[in-house]
Amino acid sequence: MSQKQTLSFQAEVAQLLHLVTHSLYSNKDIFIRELVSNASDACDKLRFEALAEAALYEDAPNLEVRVEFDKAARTLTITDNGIGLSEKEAIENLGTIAKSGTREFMNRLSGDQKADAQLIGQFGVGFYSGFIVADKITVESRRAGLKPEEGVRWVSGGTGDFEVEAITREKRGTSVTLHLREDAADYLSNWKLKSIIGKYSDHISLPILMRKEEWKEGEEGKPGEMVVTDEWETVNKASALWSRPKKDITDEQYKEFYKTIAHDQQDPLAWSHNRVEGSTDYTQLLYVPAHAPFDLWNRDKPHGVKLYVRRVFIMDDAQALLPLYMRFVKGVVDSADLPLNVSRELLQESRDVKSIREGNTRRVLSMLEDLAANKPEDYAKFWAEFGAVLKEGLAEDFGNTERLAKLLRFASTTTDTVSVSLADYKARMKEGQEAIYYITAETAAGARNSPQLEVFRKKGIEVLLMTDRVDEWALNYLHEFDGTPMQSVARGAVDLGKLQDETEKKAAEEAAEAFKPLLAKLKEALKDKASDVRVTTRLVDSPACLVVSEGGMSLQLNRLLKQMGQKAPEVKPILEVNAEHPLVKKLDASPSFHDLAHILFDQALLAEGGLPEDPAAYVKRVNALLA
Ligand SMILES: Nc1ncnc2c1ncn2[C@@H]1O[C@H](COP(=O)(O)OP(=O)(O)OP(=O)(O)O)[C@@H](O)[C@H]1O
Repeated sequence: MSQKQTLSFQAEVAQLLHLVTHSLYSNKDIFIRELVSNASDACDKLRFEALAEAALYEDAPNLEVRVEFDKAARTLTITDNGIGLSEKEAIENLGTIAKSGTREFMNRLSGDQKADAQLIGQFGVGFYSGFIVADKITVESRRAGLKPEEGVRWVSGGTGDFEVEAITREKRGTSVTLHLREDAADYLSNWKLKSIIGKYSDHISLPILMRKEEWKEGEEGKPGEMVVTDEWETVNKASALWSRPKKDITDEQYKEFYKTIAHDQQDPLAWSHNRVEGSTDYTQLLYVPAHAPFDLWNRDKPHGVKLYVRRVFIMDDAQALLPLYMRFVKGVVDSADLPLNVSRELLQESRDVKSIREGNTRRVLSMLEDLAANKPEDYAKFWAEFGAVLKEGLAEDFGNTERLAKLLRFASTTTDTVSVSLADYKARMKEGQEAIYYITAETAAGARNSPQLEVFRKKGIEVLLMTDRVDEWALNYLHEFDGTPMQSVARGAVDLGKLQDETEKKAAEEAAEAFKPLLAKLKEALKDKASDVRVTTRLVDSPACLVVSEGGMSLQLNRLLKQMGQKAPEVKPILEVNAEHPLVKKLDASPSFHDLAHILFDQALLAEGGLPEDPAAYVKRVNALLA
């Protein structure tokens, strides 16, 4: 037998434990949901491994969870006969957090208990939630397939370290014993536990057993009381929620199920539960959460939609079951047709899976359409949390471009909120307006105050303001909406088409002609910076602005790529000058022509969100003029 060892928790676990014990009091009951859900996962894993190796069942093929307590010892024990843990697994799984992005998540914690408690809800505390009510936890386990002497006992007080030692354990599976704090003694009640399990774990497909209680009359005049017997009874419905008919499931039950699978404390915004029959038969239960998880931006390992085959849990692989841009969706898919031994590779190729994935995608889109049409406030919440992710769909899912385009929401020059749909915009278009105009910038203020908007403002034309990082990239894939082209105002020459009257057009042409010699001089002076210099009508108050050619890469995207350390081509923008501006008018005759030309260019770059290539030279030039 190996010696007892004392080991330290990984730093992140210690931090998490501190937080759990200090800020999750208000929602104590959740530890039952977390521990029962772990027990149920362990049984799911055993069932899955046993598909290939039936001997793992040993002599106990009926998977179950038992909950019991000992009033005198003040302990509560949750036992499962699932896959169990080896000593190594106990050390690894109960001493570290394997989730990717954990460190970044921990860095976001502020020390403010209330705010952190909210955040921790998004992270999911799992096993460690036991420490909300316990000042010591003992885990005894034996992994299925190992010998009885290869059991393990893990004990911790939930502070810096834990102990592990080898034990002999006849029964396969895991017992988690909580040594309850004094103020958590109210959990030592059959009635209380049953009602919590009913609320949190009714939908778990395994039976959860507790000891039966019976009324015993008091003897010799003493009052009667409930006493615990040796008999066990099943206290949950023990049928998988998604396999029940919709009409038998209450909203409350749907919400609780969501909280268990998503490890979220908040209710979801929407859900959809369907039995799909067609080329392949399956049940889908999909949820749209109300807030983004901490790892939403991690595109490597999306999870959240669990795949079952005829109630047997197979894997948590959202990627096969939904496109990446729907990685915020949580839920369950239960297929009637896939083979039980389906592998990850097979999943990627299976026609059934492809058809499930398409069905899920359509279902999520309809859920969102429904939310947008019938619960605009909830849709606004959804959009604020996940809008930027959904936009990735424009670049990834060409089959659904039209439906996605209708779901987009933007800020615009006429509203402060991110609430304008492309259909709203179209309905407000001016007579003679032929395009949906938009501008991309790094910040809302940068977009709103861009010189490029001046002529649009003057003419009262709405422009959509796009400030999500993904906009530049995603919008490349959206060329039109409902027959109207999308047009970036920072790209190509402005052609307001019918919105410009004849006199304006004529004045512009004349100015271009009259400015020809000046333009040539500017072009020469700025030949290293600008690919062209031309007169524009898009400016009203500003002397100059930068644009890129139609089809060229925008300056903002170019900067973004460079920030991300990616290769980006050198783009030379076009400098457009405002012939009506006093600065431009006196430029030609100025003795400081060269410096002014560079200032004009660098200021246009600043206004657009960029930085002069040589900031010191810029400052020097401006100072020379100010002096
Ligand atoms: N009853 C159990 N039987 C077997 N293994 C368990 C059991 N409880 C926990 N574990 C192991 O410990 C790991 C950590 O559990 P924990 O609840 O902290 O996180 P998780 O379940 O992986 O993540 P999350 O709770 O966010 O889904 C699990 O992944 C599992 O490997």
